[in-house]
Amino acid sequence: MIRRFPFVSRNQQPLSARHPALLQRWEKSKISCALWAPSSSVRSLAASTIAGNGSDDDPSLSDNRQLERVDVQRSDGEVRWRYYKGFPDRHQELPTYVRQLGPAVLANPHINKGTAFLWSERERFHLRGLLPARMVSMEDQTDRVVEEFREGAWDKAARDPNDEMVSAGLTPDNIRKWEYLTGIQGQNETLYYRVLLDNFEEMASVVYTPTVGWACLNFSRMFRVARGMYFSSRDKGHMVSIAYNWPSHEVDAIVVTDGSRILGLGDLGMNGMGISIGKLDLYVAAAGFHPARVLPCVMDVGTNNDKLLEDKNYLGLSQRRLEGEEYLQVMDEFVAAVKARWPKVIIQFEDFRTEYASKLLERYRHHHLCFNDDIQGTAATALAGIYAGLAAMDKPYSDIRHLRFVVCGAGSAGMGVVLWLCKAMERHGADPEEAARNFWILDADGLMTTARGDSFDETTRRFARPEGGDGLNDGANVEEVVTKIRPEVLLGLSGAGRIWSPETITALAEGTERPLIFPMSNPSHKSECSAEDAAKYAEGRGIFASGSPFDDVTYKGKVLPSNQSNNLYVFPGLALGAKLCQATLVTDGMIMAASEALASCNHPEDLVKGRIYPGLSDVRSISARVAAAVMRQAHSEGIASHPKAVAVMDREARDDDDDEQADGEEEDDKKRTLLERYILNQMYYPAYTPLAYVPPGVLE
Ligand SMILES: NC(=O)C1=CN([C@@H]2O[C@H](COP(=O)(O)OP(=O)(O)OC[C@H]3O[C@@H](n4cnc5c(N)ncnc54)[C@H](O)[C@@H]3O)[C@@H](O)[C@H]2O)C=CC1
Ligand SMILES: CC(=O)C(=O)O
Ligand SMILES: [Mg+2]
Repeated sequence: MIRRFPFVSRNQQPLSARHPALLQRWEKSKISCALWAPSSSVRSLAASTIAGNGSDDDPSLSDNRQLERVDVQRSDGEVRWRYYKGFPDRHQELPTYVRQLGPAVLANPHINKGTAFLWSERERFHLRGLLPARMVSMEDQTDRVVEEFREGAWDKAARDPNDEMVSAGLTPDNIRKWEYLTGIQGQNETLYYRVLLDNFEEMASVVYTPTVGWACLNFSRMFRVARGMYFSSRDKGHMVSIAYNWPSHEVDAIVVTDGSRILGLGDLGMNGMGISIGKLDLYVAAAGFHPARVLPCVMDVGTNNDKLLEDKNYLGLSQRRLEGEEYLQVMDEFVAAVKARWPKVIIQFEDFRTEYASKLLERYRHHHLCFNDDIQGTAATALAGIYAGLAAMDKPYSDIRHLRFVVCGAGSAGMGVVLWLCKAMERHGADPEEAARNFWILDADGLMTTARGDSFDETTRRFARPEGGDGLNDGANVEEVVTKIRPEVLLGLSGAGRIWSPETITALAEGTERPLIFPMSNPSHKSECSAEDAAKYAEGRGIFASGSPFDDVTYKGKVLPSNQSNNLYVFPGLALGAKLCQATLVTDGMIMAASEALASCNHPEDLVKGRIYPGLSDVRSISARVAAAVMRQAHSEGIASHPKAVAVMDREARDDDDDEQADGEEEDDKKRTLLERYILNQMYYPAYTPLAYVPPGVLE
């Protein structure tokens, strides 16, 4: 039973003192009122009144507010009472004139309290889900502001030898740029997205990896304007109604993370919200989703990161992660809630730790429109890079079945890529056993062999190498494996940083003319090797593709391209294609189509130079190509249902798209298929629209 004492306010008088009758009524009715214990005199009066009325019961709280116990002294004994930590000294009653609800309250500077909104206020003003779960006091808020005022985040990072990203090379200037762009995004989304679209190649590394990694690490500290929705395990049983707190009736895409494995940075809990925001920025800029129709989400089920649990600025739930059935139930409720409100929404699962990533994907992919970016998006991207690498060597895609791969990392991303490459080999005629024999997979304990017995899960078992085979035992390190096997491809999805020594890269290059070197871990300092090292130790012969961007390298006077093998090439187009044709599911066929479409985006003259992923300056064309392939595949599988999109695809299939190309069209446009032009036309373009009638001619 919650006991909240009806003290009031403005003249610092307890209501009970002036209106004993009211107090009695309250006692009888058990009406809940806001507790206020603003000053010691009032607190002691409260205490005596409570005690006097025989109410010195320990007011146990059935809700989950973070309270701090306060001992209130009375002359004849001690009475315990509780009040909110940091509750303001001068109580301001909830302004009854407030008629706004939800985001309007957060956007109203007169009444906004941000993370200091009490649970009851969040409930009453429809704010649940719009703020991180942790309630902080105004004192904590002011401390954070003053800290930030005295020492800006990027300034501090620059000086902090313990800031892992800055010490690994992320420049404070990038952080400044991130803060600046985020500020614009909070004020004017049209401007923000125009700037991002027009300068995508330059700015992707700021709003996305690597800088977004830093933004996630510091998300709570930098928290200013709430974006997206914050579901937490505390919301169990209420998620559908909380979904209705979001102002938009139309949401096309959701990116959700539980923050358990953000890039290669580990468990960042609620701070993982930064990655959902960053990914959806790319949905808008790269694929033309409307910014008002995308929804970044975090599912806060706690964190196992001790540093965060001890951090007073951390805004997520200060508890260890939910596990097992309890966790799955919360995720089920989240999916059901967002699907109930937005039945056609596509859900992208992002940065879930391996333990749950595939489990969740299997749980939902057969019934809901969803995909896992780290498993499926990464796999499609890596395969496209391998195909393009073969093309760069003037070899057919079918040669993939003759390539040998050493892969560091057996998590959801690593195994997702391996399974996908196997699938591609099977498409080109290899049988599953033969395909699996092309892989040597290492995890944190080194080469995985049959010596590990039953410790493998279903997926990895078939890839365990025979113990002692090729002269390699279980646990062999990457250098030994590469030296013995001499593979054509070295892939890294370990998140372990620079684990490929010069000797490893040299051994790789000794075995093959053009080694494919793919250190795909993020952010930059988690990459298994740098572009410079790859160039130097492979003597400029390798084709390099990393997860986060590296500058091109000049080696002996020759410019070697540094490709970026990142799922950003796939997820925007994949989601766009699925949305535009209103597919019911995301199938393997659609993902394979995305891979092949991406590989086809390269120009032959770039391939020759070793540029195996297309430049990002015209990222929308890439997304349109990927989306078109995804739509055609969905249509061929009979799961595309949008009438207009289906009509365009049917028309395209009848091969009568010539008449669509008007004279004087851009040269680029002529090269596009009818469906690609249709897709580009559907994209949101960030430009100001008149908000009031302007008579013709007046504007000038
Ligand atoms: N480029 C891209 O588009 C993408 C990159 N990634 C990156 O892949 C990395 C891994 O992601 P997950 O699989 O989800 O993580 P995870 O933590 O589940 O898996 C990491 C795997 O690497 C292994 N590992 C750790 N240290 C190792 C070492 N020294 N040598 C060999 N293996 C080692 C672990 O045993 C585990 O199997 C992250 O850094 C992430 O940023 C993930 C998705 C997309
Ligand atoms: C790129 C990405 O999704 C990751 O590193 O997790
Ligand atoms: Mg990811």
